[in-house]
Amino acid sequence: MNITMIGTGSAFAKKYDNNNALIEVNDFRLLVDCGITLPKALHQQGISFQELDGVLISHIHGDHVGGLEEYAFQMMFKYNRKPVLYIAESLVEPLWEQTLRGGLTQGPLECLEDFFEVRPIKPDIETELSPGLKVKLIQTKHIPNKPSYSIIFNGSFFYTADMRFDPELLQQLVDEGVSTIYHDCQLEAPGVVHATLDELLSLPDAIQQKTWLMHYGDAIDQHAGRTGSMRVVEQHVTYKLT
Ligand SMILES: Nc1ccn([C@@H]2O[C@@H]3COP(=O)(O)O[C@H]3[C@H]2O)c(=O)n1
Ligand SMILES: [Zn+2]
Ligand SMILES: [Zn+2]
Repeated sequence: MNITMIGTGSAFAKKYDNNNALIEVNDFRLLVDCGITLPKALHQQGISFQELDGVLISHIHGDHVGGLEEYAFQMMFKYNRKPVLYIAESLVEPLWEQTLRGGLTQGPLECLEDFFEVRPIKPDIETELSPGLKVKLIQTKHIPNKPSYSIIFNGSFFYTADMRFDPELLQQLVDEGVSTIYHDCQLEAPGVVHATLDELLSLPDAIQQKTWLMHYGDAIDQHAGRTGSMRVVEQHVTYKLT
């Protein structure tokens, strides 16, 4: 499985694009989140929407779903095909009612299913998206009373998307076989809705060695050499995960 971050930036970063990923297994290409900057960033990577096999959404903040309107419209009017949307069951209605409805509705086109091939996912159950690519969504702590999901790929790769510091969960996942963690990282305290770098630096070294930082602010360079045993994911670089 290969992963390329189309962006590694926080919601407010300007040097880095929104923290969205491209996962490739065999010939299957899955976008993980589709934020405000994604359409341009994907284009700059030389990839068009029609080359994707689907998108998986973690939660409905703009840096994770703000590019979906363009994705839907391009697929409808340029490529004449509905994109596949993998999304936790609990997010289907809010994604439409609270985010996409205003821009996409026109004439007889009036529901999410008119624009996407919607594949609702049950959390906590491993679901095969394609041969060699299984995902398990787990609801994690981000914004109070708003569902947000982190993703375990193939039982071994944990991608937080956005979540607050939860060292017990990380330890449990490592005990269960997770060998690589991509974790969102807020450089300055207080984190409030994300883990801060200082919090992540308090993790046991064995977990830090498995952890890569993403979703960071523009000042990440100033923290070079100060991330303990954790490494920093670079956007546009393809990493091979086993
Ligand atoms: N209670 C909140 C809610 C949001 N935010 C900021 O807004 C951003 C929305 O995208 P995000 O990537 O979840 O990061 C959030 C915080 O920076 C925040 O700082 N505090
Ligand atoms: Zn975010
Ligand atoms: Zn968020």
